Amino acid sequence: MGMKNMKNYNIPEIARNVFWVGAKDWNRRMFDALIPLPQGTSYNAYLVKGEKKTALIDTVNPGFEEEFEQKINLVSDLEKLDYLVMNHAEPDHSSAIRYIMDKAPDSILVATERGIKMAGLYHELPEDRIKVVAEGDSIDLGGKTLRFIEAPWLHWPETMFTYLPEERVLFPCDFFGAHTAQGVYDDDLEDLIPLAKRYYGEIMMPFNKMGAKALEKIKDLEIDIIAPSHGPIYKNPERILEPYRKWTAGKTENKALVVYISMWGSTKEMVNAIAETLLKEGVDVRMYDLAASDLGDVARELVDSRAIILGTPTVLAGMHPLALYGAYLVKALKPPAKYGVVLGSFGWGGGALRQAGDILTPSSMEVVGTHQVKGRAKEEDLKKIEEIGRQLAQKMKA
Ligand SMILES: Cc1cc2nc3c(=O)[nH]c(=O)nc-3n(C[C@H](O)[C@H](O)[C@H](O)COP(=O)(O)O)c2cc1C
Repeated sequence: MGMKNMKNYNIPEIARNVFWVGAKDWNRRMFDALIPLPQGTSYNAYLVKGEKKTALIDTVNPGFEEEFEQKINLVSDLEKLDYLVMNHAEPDHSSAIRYIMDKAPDSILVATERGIKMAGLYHELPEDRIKVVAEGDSIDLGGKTLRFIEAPWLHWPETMFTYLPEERVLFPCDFFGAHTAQGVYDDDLEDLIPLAKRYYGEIMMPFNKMGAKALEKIKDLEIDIIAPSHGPIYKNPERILEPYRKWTAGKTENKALVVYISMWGSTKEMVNAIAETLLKEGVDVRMYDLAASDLGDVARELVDSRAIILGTPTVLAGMHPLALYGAYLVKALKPPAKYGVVLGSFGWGGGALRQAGDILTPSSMEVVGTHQVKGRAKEEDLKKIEEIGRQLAQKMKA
């Protein structure tokens, strides 16, 4: 096999003859050049050994190919691999396709038509070694069957799930994922669901409806294990299915998310005034200064906040650039929030509120109130903001 320096690796057998052969990226701190990763991430790939054939489900991020190869060889023989199933074409799961298929000369790439097209944009695929599968197709490995479930737009157009009925394992790729390198199984992490929620907000929330469809499709499957492509493996599937049902349905809590920027404290005073009012009215408030916050936390709160309050001063006749960034992200992530409020301070001509309005409309959010002040808020301004806060709290309760 020409194996050099065979290392010692933990390769958990997650079900009978099903092995996790992925990689842990303990210290990665950024994903997609956008999303902070407080706990790193993992690229999960799985080897399924049937009595006759062996299949690999997904691959790993660039830089982990050798480790991946060694892990496969510790439990099997890569050279004799029969199938490489690609659930998703994003490079963190598909970039090692060529590497693997070069080492496994008889292996066949298994993906949907859309998957092949998408992967072809990024990788040179061996054209004569491709098997296109569609909804309901399956591959028999001998005592183990891989059944394919098309689950598009989670979060790229080509995504699919693979199901192994004999062991009742679902391989949903990014769906049900969480960015963390910590833990192997869901029981290992007490903070797993908040991490999964953060991931959901960042990656899946814009596709809520497709997520709900996918849940509907798998609702009658018998599932003992959910083995996603990032983060721990669920031995307790209900632990993630239950929140996913709520998140995909866009079910919100009596919770207001306040995101703001303030250079000299005037806007901060305004958002504090509404936050205190909302708290008094029994609304749960989550407050983030965009200059000092992790966007993943904001994304997590967006998943089930009923209201969003944006605070921004005017800078050069528009919003503060960080508030602009925040507002753009809020719009792009399509959170289920029903109500919005915009507050801000300006020094002379203003412009931030107008720009916030342009960015946030059209959106499904009802703007309950806006208020801007020249300089610092006066007593009457604070009264007005409290009034907006009370109105908002009333609407949120209804
Ligand atoms: C770099 C910079 C650019 C600004 N540009 C504008 C502007 O174009 N129009 C305006 O009305 N005020 C402008 N201002 C004034 C601020 O909007 C004003 O000081 C406001 O009260 C700041 O609110 P804050 O205390 O929440 O940061 C600018 C201030 C700074 C520091």
